[in-house]
Amino acid sequence: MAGSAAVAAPGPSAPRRLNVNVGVLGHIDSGKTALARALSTTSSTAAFDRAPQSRARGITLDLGFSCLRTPLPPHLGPGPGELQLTLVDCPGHASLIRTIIGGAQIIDLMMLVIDVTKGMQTQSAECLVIGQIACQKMVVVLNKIDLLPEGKRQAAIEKMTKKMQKTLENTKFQGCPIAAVAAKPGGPEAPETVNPLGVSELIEVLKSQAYLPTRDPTGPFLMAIDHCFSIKGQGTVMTGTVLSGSVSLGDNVEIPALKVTKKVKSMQMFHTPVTYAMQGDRVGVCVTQFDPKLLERGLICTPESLQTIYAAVISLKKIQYFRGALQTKAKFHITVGHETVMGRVMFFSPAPADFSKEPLENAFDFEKEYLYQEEYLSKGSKSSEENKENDQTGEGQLPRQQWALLEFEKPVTCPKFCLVIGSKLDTDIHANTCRLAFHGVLLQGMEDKNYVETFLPKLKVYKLKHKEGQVERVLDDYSVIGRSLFKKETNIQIFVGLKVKLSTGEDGVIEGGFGQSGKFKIRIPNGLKSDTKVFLTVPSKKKSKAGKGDAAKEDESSKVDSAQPVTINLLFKRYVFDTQKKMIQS
Ligand SMILES: Nc1nc2c(ncn2[C@@H]2O[C@H](COP(=O)(O)OP(=O)(O)OP(=O)(O)O)[C@@H](O)[C@H]2O)c(=O)[nH]1
Ligand SMILES: [Mg+2]
Repeated sequence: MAGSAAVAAPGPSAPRRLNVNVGVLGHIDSGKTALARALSTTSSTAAFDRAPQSRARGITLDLGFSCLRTPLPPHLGPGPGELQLTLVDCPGHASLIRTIIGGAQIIDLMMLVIDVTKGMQTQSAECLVIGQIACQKMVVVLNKIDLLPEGKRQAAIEKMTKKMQKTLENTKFQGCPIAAVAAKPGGPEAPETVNPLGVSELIEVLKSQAYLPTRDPTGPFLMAIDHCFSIKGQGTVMTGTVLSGSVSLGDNVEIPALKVTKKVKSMQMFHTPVTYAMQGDRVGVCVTQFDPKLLERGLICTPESLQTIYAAVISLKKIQYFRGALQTKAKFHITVGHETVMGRVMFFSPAPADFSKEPLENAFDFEKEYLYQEEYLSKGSKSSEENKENDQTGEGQLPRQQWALLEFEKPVTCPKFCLVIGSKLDTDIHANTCRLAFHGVLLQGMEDKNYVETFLPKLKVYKLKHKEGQVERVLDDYSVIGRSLFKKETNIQIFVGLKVKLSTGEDGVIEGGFGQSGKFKIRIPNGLKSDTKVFLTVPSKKKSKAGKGDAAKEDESSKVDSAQPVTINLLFKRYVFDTQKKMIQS
């Protein structure tokens, strides 16, 4: 998360200046760009819908940056000062969700723009999900109130406000402010002179919601660049938000996407030269001999502080609005920090003994063992139902933390512990469904291309295997012959020495094959119980009695025989990444 409220390094008497990044998110055509335009008094270096394709299609294709300045509200500190709200206008089109996720990661306060005549729409819901993952605070803006008939306007706004409050009830934005505006009354054809409605009230709401997030200058420097241009005689300026750490004049910064490193020649905040900037600051960084055309958006950082990874272990949570199951081996679009790639997932949970352990934040314990899951465990997932059966408490308790191994189709460059979002972007965008499937934190990246050999064997994820067979007959007091545990072609030799348990309670050890048809001999070190022996010899008695024509007895004993054969249970663990596929019993 970015913390981008920024106090420009002031001189002793300089007024305090604070920057807060405000995201403008919502469904396509809800009026985000119109709203950003109405809100901003000063346009920043990046304009609205700059791309020619964007203007031609009337939709926003990229993040737009603009800003407005107002006096510093009292809750942000004493004395005269200035609050700069940097508006980050996100696109609304479903296909641009990657850009929206990137935008959301640099904002402090989110505006969710809703077309008041339509209410929540598919991408409004997706934006709400992204906001819950990446943003601290939100303001809902009901736009286009000019389209409501004047006599019924107030009632309609109140109705929609109630509806939105209900929608937000179970989110972290419960009770957030809801404002009603018309950013562009009359729509596209209306003359520019028509004044927007409710915008000055909205500015007051934004001011009241602005806050100073925690700012931490430690750790590597990372900055999200949103604009890059050259100034004659000076060099190339990259503007953006410092996401972590700090930067000083003369520092080397790396542009990882281009694999080049440049020295910081000068810096500016609020049009004022500075020598230092830290997490949360909005700053322009000037370097020399760098063609601005090479970088439009992207990251710059302390040299070699980012990792380029082929796979990762993340801790994750399912997004509750995602309808499908999260299955191991499925492919997702995976946004790692500011990049999106295709990747395959494998889910795993704590081993049963650790199920209710306290979640570990920002760390992964390679000493621990983990249980492989075919599917992320959630209420109603197939494996959680199975889990319920095995669970002594019978409650089908869900673990407090779950993880996934991600294997990317191509390597991604990202900071440590960055945000990860998995989505199914190939879903039909007209299907009214949430495409965002899970979110989490990157705990361990694998930078080695050969991670399958070098790294994965360290990951102790195991499958519990259960095989079941039947006792065919008793050999003597200390051994029985079993069947149906192995296929005929199985090499029983590799199972020799493994422990089994009979359904009658005895422990046994597999001693070896018996005959040619997959049968095998089990030694019972403590001997068979007398009950078991009786039980296992009933069928032969049955035969002799049947021979005497005792029909009633035959019936009874064959019932016993077919209802409860003595079963043999073989349980062992196998580590998913053990190349030798060893079977392990405790
Ligand atoms: N009547 C009316 N029309 C509006 C208002 N605000 C925006 N519009 C119109 O709605 C259409 C969409 O506005 P934009 O601001 O481009 O919407 P957007 O949310 O930025 O769209 P994308 O960025 O493509 O998702 C345009 O034709 C606007 O003129 C409003 O308050 N009233
Ligand atoms: Mg727009």
